[in-house]
Amino acid sequence: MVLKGEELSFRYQSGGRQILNHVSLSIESGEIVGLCAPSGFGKTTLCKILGGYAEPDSGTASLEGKSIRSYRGYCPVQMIWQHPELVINPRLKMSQVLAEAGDIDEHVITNLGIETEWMSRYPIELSGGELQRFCIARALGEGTRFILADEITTMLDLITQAQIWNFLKTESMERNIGMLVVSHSGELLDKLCSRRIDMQAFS
Ligand SMILES: Nc1ncnc2c1ncn2[C@@H]1O[C@H](COP(=O)(O)OP(=O)(O)OP(=O)(O)O)[C@@H](O)[C@H]1O
Repeated sequence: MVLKGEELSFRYQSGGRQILNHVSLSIESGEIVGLCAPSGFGKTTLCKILGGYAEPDSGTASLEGKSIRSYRGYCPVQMIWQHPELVINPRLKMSQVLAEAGDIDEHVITNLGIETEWMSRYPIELSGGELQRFCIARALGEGTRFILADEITTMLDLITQAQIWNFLKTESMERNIGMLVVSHSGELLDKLCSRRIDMQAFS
């Protein structure tokens, strides 16, 4: 499978500058690709378009030729956001947050270090790092084919970061999941990715 952005252009409606200008990229199944650029360059914006959360002004984001925004139900392209507290319903207990994503395999929960006791808590009763593990878990439903990981481990200590990336790398290999990894850490991208896209090359 190929996740493709073709000739993507985008400017936020509130005005300001052109964020993306005829940007094209593609990621194959099983590939782990780094995405880097200075702050404010449009990395999150590009992920939002590839994940179907935002519509480009022109150009297309597609999976195997099918527009990402035309998917209904579980989307095979899952985004994991930088700030987990902003994307989890505060009124749901963590067990319900996970249930929303359908069946999540038990090994995913175990390998992410999610403790059984956390399941009965509300999001406000967990740390940012603990919440992020749930966000990663719920992005790994059975139907996931691509992951867009937008600076997902910045709130975690180095040992936990290493555990999570080792797990995601193994999961990507075993399930042939393609990943776009956004990070300011060149070291992390070097370790994890087979290639890197620098958005500065698009400008
Ligand atoms: N909803 C919005 N409305 C208007 N402008 C926005 C909106 N979201 C982001 N921007 C602007 O778009 C630009 C690109 O933002 P984006 O979050 O994509 O950058 P980024 O490369 O991911 O940055 P960072 O590395 O700091 O996370 C920034 O200048 C930002 O201020």
